[in-house]
Amino acid sequence: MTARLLPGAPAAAALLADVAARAARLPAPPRLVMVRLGDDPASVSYVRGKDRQARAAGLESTVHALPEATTQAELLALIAGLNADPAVNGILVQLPLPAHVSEQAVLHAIDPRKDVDGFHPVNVGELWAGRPALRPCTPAGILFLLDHYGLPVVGQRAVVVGRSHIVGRPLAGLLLNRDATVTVAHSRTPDLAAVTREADLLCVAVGQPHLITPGMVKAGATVIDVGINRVPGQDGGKAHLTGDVDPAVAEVAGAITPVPGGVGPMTIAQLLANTVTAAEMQAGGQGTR
Ligand SMILES: Nc1nc(=O)c2c([nH]1)NC[C@@H]1CN(c3ccc(C(=O)N[C@@H](CCC(=O)O)C(=O)O)cc3)C=[N+]21
Repeated sequence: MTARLLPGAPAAAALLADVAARAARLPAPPRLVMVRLGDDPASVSYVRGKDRQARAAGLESTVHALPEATTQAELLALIAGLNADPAVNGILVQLPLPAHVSEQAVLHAIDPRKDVDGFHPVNVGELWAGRPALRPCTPAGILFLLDHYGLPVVGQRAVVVGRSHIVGRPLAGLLLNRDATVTVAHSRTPDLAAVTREADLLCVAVGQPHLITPGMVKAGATVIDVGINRVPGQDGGKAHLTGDVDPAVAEVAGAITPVPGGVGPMTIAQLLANTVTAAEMQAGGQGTR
């Protein structure tokens, strides 16, 4: 048997339709401001994609493309201005930042109510307390995708491989808030295969091409592949993207997300959803669970 494929595009389209409808109910279109430093090609391309999709969903979007040499003080001054500007609903500083800028200092400086990445410690705390707030985009997008395809979460044995602040940790928190039984595995987990084979819902976010092989997956499990690995083409061929999950896992799993075209599109759609949520909160609403 081969697994049901879970493409991100239809789920992202459903989320974006909701984003557009909610945006239209607000007194003014929500405004997202993105900041990036330097010219890392992946960052340039991601920010361009987010900007384009924001406009397509009826949001307003501004990009501050600053030189690599921008100082931390200059960046913090820009953020302070955006925090104080009532016309700005969401702020995203594209990561990674150059080595001379402290990621922690920058993420702590963003007003938690405008923190559409959900990375501010206030929002991290609210997530683990199970209270409504802004949630990190990739984990929240994964939950939306599971719901979109009618895949159960409550009571499932969920294993998250990876403990990053951007994906693994917050995804574990969201799954726990939804009443899954959650295990977080990582690079120091002995006998990883024994742990992953327990999973009804296996989520992998480590950045290692094809780490998860068919023997590590329970028959019929749902597999969420968050890995985006750029692998060079063979014999001068084109580079391509591949996930953390060996494609042969599709012979064992019940359902699996593709890479590219799985979790990635959900991340962007969720960023725009968070921007609308931020605007709603600033107009007196509650945030999301
Ligand atoms: N402050 C901040 N917030 C982020 O959310 C953030 C960030 N910094 N820095 C970098 C990572 C990475 N990220 C992705 C978003 C969409 C795709 C995506 O749409 N990927 C496509 C493929 C895109 C391609 O071809 O490269 C896909 O999976 O189908 C990928 C990666 C957001 N990030």
